[in-house]
Amino acid sequence: MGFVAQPKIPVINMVNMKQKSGFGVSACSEVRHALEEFGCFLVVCDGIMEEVHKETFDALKTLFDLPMETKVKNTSDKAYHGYVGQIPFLPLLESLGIENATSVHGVDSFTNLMWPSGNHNFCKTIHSYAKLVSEIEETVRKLVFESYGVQKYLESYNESVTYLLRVMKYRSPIAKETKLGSISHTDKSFISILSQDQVKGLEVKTKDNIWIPVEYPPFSFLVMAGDAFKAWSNDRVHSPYHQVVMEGEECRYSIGLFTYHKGTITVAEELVDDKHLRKFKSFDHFGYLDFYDKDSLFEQEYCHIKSYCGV
Ligand SMILES: O=C(O)CCC(=O)C(=O)O
Ligand SMILES: [Fe+2]
Repeated sequence: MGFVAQPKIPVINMVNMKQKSGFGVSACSEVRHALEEFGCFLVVCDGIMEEVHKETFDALKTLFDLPMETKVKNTSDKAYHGYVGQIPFLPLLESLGIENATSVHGVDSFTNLMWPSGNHNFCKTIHSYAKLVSEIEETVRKLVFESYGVQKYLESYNESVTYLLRVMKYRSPIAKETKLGSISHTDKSFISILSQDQVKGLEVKTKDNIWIPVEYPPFSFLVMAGDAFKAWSNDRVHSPYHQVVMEGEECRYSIGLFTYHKGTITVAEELVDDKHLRKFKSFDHFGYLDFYDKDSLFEQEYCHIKSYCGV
């Protein structure tokens, strides 16, 4: 009888990514391979993140402690950009969205809505976090675009990118309640960068349909490809299903920095050829988010991006 090794999410060091070459293996191909095979990887950062990470999760706790009538003021004209909570089939989840989180103005407007008399510390902490994490996003995206030989699209990417910071709290289940903190889904973003405090719960599904728990090394982030990245790459990059399952008695806090693009995303021409026929038409990114919102959310593990803009 043999043992089948449990697949593991690749771990990549940020220092190697910045230098573009690890020990023998080029960081470009390491990152690209992880995104094509797993749709995600863990990135380990240096000590600078330690303090920011701790302060950010402390700040989140004060945010979720605000009264419900304050939190529901977090609204948006875009789906999944505002307060989400009290969903009957997902009773454990509560979440808020901070739009344009890499700009001081974006975080300021959110802070003033939650604390009309101001909360400088919250604003400063969340903005620093968003800026630091957006640097990871920038590095990853550069490496992947370079690996595909399509650096020329980086500029138009930068012009249309927007950053949404979503913060999540999952309480522990009581009695016979569901343990599911978040249903199995793929992200609708281009790139998502997730992190958590010490309580686990996130699981990612491999291409072979095996659920693997995400074991974050200290001060690491999970970089994940969303459906928009999958479509742009003409189905090379994988956007994995993932879910949150709550065990134990502690609340779980997590944060995601999600990139969305204003306007149309077009499949990179260079990634379409005789061997890789075009699989997706050009599509409006926020249009896709609306489509998903109106499409059947309850139909699990159904490829929304294919039904929105598949060829
Ligand atoms: O809480 C997490 O770790 C994951 C959240 C998530 O998947 C999402 O917000 O899309
Ligand atoms: Fe997600």
